[in-house]
Amino acid sequence: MSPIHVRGEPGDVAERVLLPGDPGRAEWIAKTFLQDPRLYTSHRGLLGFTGRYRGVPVSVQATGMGAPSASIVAEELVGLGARVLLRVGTCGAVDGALAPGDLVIAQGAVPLDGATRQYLEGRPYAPVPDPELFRALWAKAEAKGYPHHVGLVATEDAFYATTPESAQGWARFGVLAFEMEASALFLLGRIRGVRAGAILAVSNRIGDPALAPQEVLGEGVRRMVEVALEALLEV
Ligand SMILES: O=P(O)(O)O[C@H]1O[C@H](CO)[C@@H](O)[C@H]1O
Ligand SMILES: O=c1cc[nH]c(=O)[nH]1
Repeated sequence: MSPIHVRGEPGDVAERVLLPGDPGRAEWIAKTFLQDPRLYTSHRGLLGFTGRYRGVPVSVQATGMGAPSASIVAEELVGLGARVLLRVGTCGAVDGALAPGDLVIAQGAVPLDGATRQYLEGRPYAPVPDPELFRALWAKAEAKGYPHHVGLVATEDAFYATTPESAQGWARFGVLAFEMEASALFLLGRIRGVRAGAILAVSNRIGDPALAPQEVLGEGVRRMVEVALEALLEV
C-alpha cells in the first residue's frame, strides 16, 4: 500500500535518494543525470523519480519547503526502503566568505524549526549528518576543486522572519548559512537508522531576497548535484 503523501509502492524507491526542496530541481536532476528516469509519484507536486547513476539505482524526491514537509517525505521514503537521504538544496549565506553558487557541506544543523522540536519533545539536541556521507561529500567537493565551505547551517521555518541582524547573531556561533530542512533530516536519519546528509548551493544573502544570477546559481546547483551523486556511490 502506498504511503499517504509519497505515492510510491515498495520497489519504486531506490536505497539512495537525493532530496531537493524544489520539484523542478528534482525533475531536472532526474532528466539530466539519471539513466532511464521513471516518475513514481507526483502527488501534491512532490515529484519523485527513480533511475540509475553509473548503473546504481538512485531516486530523486522533492521534499517541498520546510522541515514539516521534509519530515513527512523522509518518513515515507524510509518506509519505502530508502537507506540514504541526501539533501541537495539552496541556502542563504550569513558568513561573508560565502559567494553565490558556492557549496556548503553541512557538518551540523542548528534546529530552529518546529518539526525537529516536536520530535525532540523540547530536548536540546545536535542534529548532525551521517559521518561517512559527510566525509564522502567533503572529499568529492575537494577532489573536484569546487569552491566549498564546511560547517554549521541553521534550519529555519520562516524564510522572511530572519534578518541580517538576527542571522549575524548565529554567525557568532559558527553558522555559515540558513536553510529549511536539514535538521529534521539529520534527526530522522538518527532515529530511523538511515544515513542522512546535506549539501547546499548559496542562492542569496540572508535578508536579500534577490537570487544569485541564474548562470551562477545554475552552475552551483550543477556542481552540488555532481558532488552529491559521486558521494552517494561511496556509502
Ligand atoms: O532550494 P531548496 O532545496 O528548496 O532549499 C531552500 O529553498 C527554500 C526556500 O527558498 C527552502 O526549501 C530552503 O531550504
Ligand atoms: O532558508 C533560507 C533558504 C534560502 N535562502 C534564505 O535566505 N533562507
